[in-house]
Amino acid sequence: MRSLDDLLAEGVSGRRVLLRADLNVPLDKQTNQITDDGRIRASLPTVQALREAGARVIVAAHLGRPKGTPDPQFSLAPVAARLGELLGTTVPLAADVAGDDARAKSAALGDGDVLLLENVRFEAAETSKDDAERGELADRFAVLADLYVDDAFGAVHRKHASVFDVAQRLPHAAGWLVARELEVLTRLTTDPERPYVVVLGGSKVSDKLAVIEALLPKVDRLLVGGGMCFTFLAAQGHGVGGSLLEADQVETCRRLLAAAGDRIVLPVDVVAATAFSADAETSVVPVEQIPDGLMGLDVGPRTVEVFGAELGAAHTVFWNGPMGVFELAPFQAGTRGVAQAVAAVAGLSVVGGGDSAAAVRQLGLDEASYGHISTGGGASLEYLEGRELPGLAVLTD
Ligand SMILES: Nc1ncnc2c1ncn2[C@@H]1O[C@H](COP(=O)(O)OP(=O)(O)O)[C@@H](O)[C@H]1O
Ligand SMILES: O=C(OP(=O)(O)O)[C@H](O)COP(=O)(O)O
Repeated sequence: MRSLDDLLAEGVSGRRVLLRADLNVPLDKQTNQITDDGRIRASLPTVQALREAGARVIVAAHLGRPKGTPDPQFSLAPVAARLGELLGTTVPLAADVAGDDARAKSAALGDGDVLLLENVRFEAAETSKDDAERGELADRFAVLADLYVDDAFGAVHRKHASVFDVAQRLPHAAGWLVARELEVLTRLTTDPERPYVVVLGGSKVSDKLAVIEALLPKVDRLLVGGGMCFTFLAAQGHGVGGSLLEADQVETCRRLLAAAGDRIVLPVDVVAATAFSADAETSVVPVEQIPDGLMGLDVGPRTVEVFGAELGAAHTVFWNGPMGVFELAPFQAGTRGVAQAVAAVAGLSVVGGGDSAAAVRQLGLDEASYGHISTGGGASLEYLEGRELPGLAVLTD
């Protein structure tokens, strides 16, 4: 895989570099303010290195999951402003992804300038399963630049136009963030010290259920909390009220539980509430008794003890996905408890995922007490699973 160092050694002065970054940061729904800029900060070293070498940097990124059409709620405008602040320069935002405005603004860049394209997922072709559709968008990306650098570690598991197809059209290299992430994750895949425990939570349930099957033979324990756990609890025959549930995956979970024996550890209690709200009335209920009208929005205190005991015995830990809706105070305790237990692990502990990393920072935990905080959740998991990641495979061609 060619590295950014190789590109820099060849010289990039005056050249237009399309840099795919993962700037998918959480936003406050009311104010549209960025609540954690960790992913923007993590992208800075590569952006700065390119600027200092005189490149004209065109950054492509996604934000959230818009439906393939422009939607102001998912605009990268707040990200352009924050990136500019952190770089100490103005970062203009193209009004489109790879259209007239993107072409005009990229042509106007001077050496060391930075441009941010609008959310690549405003183009339906970005995430299309159809190679020709993605290819047409990738052609338009390729027109904007001379070189392509992928530093969007959190998105390398996506076969998307700005991650995969464009790399086939331009001389390419991996950025420094991607290189650093791979360096650490390799330590988890090459003979991890045991017991090796993986903790999974969060809300991208169907994405991550697919990973569990391949991960199970590699780990000693898989602790499942967050929105992930309810499909498993339903598979055990429990009612889950209004909790997040992938009804069509219950059978898969039943099969996984049967195959895993005691290697999958599920919550024994949850914090349930009537609404997804900071002032909703909450109660702690055993998983056997989640009332119909309530939804589970955090794991309960007994679960934190159970998970804590497993983590206390572990020598290698990977954690992805908050244990509850940590953005709201009444549902923070589970994530805090697990974050503390992961921080205390004697061996290598890695936290991965945009929201998990944000939770560590927002809950005031010391980032230095973790071996590594990865910007990618799904990407790390698929890497640990041993799957080929399209965004990396294409860089090694
Ligand atoms: N029980 C739950 N019900 C609904 N959402 C949940 C639950 N537990 C956690 N979440 C949500 O999961 C989101 C993070 O999920 P995900 O994107 O999978 O994690 P990451 O970004 O770390 O990979 C958070 O916004 C959190 O509020
Ligand atoms: O937030 C991300 O992944 P993560 O939640 O697995 O860490 C990445 O930006 C990828 O986003 P996606 O899962 O919408 O493709």
